[in-house]
Amino acid sequence: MKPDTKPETKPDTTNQMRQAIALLRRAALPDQHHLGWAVLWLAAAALLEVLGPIMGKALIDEHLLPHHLDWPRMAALLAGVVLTGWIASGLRYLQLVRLSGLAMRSVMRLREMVYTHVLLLPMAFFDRAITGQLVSRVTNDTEAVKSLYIQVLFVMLDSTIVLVGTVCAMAWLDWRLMLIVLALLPAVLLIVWLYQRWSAPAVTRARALRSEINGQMAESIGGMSVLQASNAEQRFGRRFATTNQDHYTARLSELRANAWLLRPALDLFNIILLAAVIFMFGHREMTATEVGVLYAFISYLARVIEPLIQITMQFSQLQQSVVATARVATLLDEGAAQEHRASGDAVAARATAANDSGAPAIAIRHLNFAYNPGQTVLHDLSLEIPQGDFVGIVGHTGSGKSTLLSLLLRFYPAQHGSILVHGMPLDAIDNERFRAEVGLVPQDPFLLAASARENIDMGRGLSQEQIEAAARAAHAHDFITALDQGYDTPLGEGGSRLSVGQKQLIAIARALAGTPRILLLDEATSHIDSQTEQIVQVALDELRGKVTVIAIAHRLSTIRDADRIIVLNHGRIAETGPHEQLMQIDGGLYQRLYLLQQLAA
Ligand SMILES: Nc1ncnc2c1ncn2[C@@H]1O[C@H](COP(=O)(O)OP(=O)(O)OP(=O)(O)O)[C@@H](O)[C@H]1O
Repeated sequence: MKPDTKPETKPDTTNQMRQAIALLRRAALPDQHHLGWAVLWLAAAALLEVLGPIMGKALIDEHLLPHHLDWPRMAALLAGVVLTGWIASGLRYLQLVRLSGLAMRSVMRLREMVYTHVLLLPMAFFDRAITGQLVSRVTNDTEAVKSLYIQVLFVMLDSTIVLVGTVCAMAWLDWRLMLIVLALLPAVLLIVWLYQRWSAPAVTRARALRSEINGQMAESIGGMSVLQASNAEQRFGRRFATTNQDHYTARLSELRANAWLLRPALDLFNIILLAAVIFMFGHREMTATEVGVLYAFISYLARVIEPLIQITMQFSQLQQSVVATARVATLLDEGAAQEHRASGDAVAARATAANDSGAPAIAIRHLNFAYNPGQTVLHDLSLEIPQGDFVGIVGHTGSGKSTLLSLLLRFYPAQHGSILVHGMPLDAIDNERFRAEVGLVPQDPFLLAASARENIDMGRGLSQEQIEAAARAAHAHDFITALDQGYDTPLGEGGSRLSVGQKQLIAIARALAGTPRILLLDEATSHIDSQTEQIVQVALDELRGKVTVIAIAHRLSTIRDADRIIVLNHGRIAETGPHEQLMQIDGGLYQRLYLLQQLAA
């Protein structure tokens, strides 16, 4: 999905409509039977509505004009005129309730679909996506789908049924008059077409700008400290005001199209129709029986005009909803990350066999990678990491350390070359097994606004013993138990109740709780003080020989004791070996980095 930074993008309305309808059908599938019943009852309501004027005509023509006062029949006809309208309204209301329920359930399904889909999207997608806009997709756009259901399924359906029923009744009463009414209908289509042409770009633009507003809001809140510290409030305020103003202008032109074209044109059309019918009657020799027909026709005119007004008035909302639904559909079409669904058991068996045969934990062969074509970040990388080793990766900023880690984590597919984990090609391992084998401690520990327990568990359903064991291994147990509710203490948004070091220890506990055989640390000690770093160091030392640890580190003291240190330089391995060996290379990259850090300390 392209980030919506260009609200001006010209919409492909037909395609959007197709996408929207397909999505509506998909989300409403389990409620199909409700749809069938609603159509049936709406047809019954339309039939009743059409019957009313026919009974009125009978009352006038057969009783009132000829003074044929058959009271019981007259009372029955009068009751029919009143009751048919009343029952039709009741039936319609019940169908509205039924379809609203269907709409809400469909929106619920759709939200779940979108959310679970987003969770599976490849990392490359998030490089381009804007958080606020994605959130808007899951909340606002799916909500807009609800109005699409109500409009399409209720107003449109109901109005169409009433329209068809009324036209049939008119034809039965006087087909020539009906033809005159029908002949004027293309004028309505013209009005709707003009309206659409005028308002569609404004509708699309308004929607995109609303998404942009959400995006700016989320971005500003997320980076509030930086924003305030750089005195950027006014600049951001102005940027927001411009977007907001654009949104207002877009909404205004949409409203103008409605107020200046749609409504006046339809009202005029109503008057023309009435005039045409009265004119036709005026030119005829009015017989007694035709008074009833005139009454019925005038009653039916309202029933032709009203559904048409309803249908056309819904177009603005309909367009918005179609655009929103199409955007949700586009997001759902976005390719999910490559599914790795090889049979878990088979892979486990092979992995265990490889393990027994002493295959390296990680073997990388001739790996090349570029985020963007032509800008290679990793060049022909080859290395082997034996099981249980502790390997440090160092290098200057932008040398490709995090990229290498991302490839090991399968966030991006390797473009050339191969990566083997315990002897298995990376993409042949099923997801569940892979995530269990490989743990990650990221640079910025991401904590949920939940308890310490939930943050370590991360929905894996681990037992208290497993959670505690992981916390102990990460040296986090002591400070967690010192919290007022121990493992059940809510940690606040982003773990705001903890220090950065403590958050890092929770992140390590979380990674260890999965008992991974490979642990990846992405500058996990960069934000913590020396004391906490020592605790992490001890925790890592305890894993030695049991877990293969690959740690990216800017602070070289963290990886000084590593079995091997890999020095990256512009995406290539420049040096490799243990600390002492690398320090022997006079003028070597590692030696210079180390000495610089010693000086700085
Ligand atoms: N998502 C991305 N899209 C495009 N280019 C990227 C992306 N992530 C990183 N790069 C580029 O790839 C190169 C290597 O970046 P990487 O983050 O791997 O470096 P690093 O060694 O981890 O740096 P640091 O120590 O600063 O974290 C850089 O030139 C960076 O601009």
